[in-house]
Amino acid sequence: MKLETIDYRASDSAERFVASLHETGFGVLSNHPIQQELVEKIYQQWYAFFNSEEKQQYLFKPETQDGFFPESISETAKGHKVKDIKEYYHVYPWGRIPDSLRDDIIQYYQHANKFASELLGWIEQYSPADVAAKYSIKLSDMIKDSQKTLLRVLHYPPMSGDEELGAIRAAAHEDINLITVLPAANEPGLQVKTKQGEWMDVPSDFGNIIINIGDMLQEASGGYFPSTSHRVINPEGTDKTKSRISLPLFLHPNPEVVLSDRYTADSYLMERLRELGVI
Ligand SMILES: O=C(O)CCC(=O)C(=O)O
Ligand SMILES: [Fe+2]
Repeated sequence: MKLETIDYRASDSAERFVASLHETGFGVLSNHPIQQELVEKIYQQWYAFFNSEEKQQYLFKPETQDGFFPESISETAKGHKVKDIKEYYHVYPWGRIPDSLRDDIIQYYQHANKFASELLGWIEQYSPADVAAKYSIKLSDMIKDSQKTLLRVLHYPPMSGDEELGAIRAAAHEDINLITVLPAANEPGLQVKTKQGEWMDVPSDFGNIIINIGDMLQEASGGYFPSTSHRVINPEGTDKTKSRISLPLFLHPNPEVVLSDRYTADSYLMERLRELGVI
């Protein structure tokens, strides 16, 4: 399996991008319209936030799931026993956001949502007819004005040396949502599992944007688009002292959207969150 970086501006970018999603569950784009300066500014601002005590004032609310999730309660991926080595903040436009961080992160949320709509248009356009026939409505309409779409700001702290045995930054998992839009992080570590079961580095040149299929699009496409396992491995050598910041946007359909004969977006999400023990 190979993951090629596709130039967004190339004449055949849409077709090649969708082929990559079908074959690997991942697509990597360069020269895309997401402003890299904004992404870098957000990385810097939120790095400072995670290094401050202010974050403690924004502890997440279990009912609404917005706010700061400390390392001590960090996620345990499905099928794993050890917690991930990360802390994160869940940004929803309707949720709590520190005033000084609000404008930039909301601007990013809106841009990335618009970009995701365009990419869902590409996916729809290049889905084979029998697959496209399964979509209950246009893919881009599934996420339109959705209050469920989640922007997660992740901070993987430097390695302290006393991490729990077997713990890694993000254990192998699949995303639950429709698609995920992820600017390359400031440090490497993201890997995707190939069909042969080997781990492969995702080309994460700073400035690239990475898109991956989530379980909901796998369900809605009858498996044509695979929701591929991925993980974030621990740094080695001098990189151990470095933090890693990343910014995945999880595109979630409106709750009533029909995904398949079996599920709406809401029933699917509830089933998965119950499995994870989050609700
Ligand atoms: O940090 C990354 O690069 C990926 C994070 C991720 O896969 C997730 O939060 O679902
Ligand atoms: Fe993920």
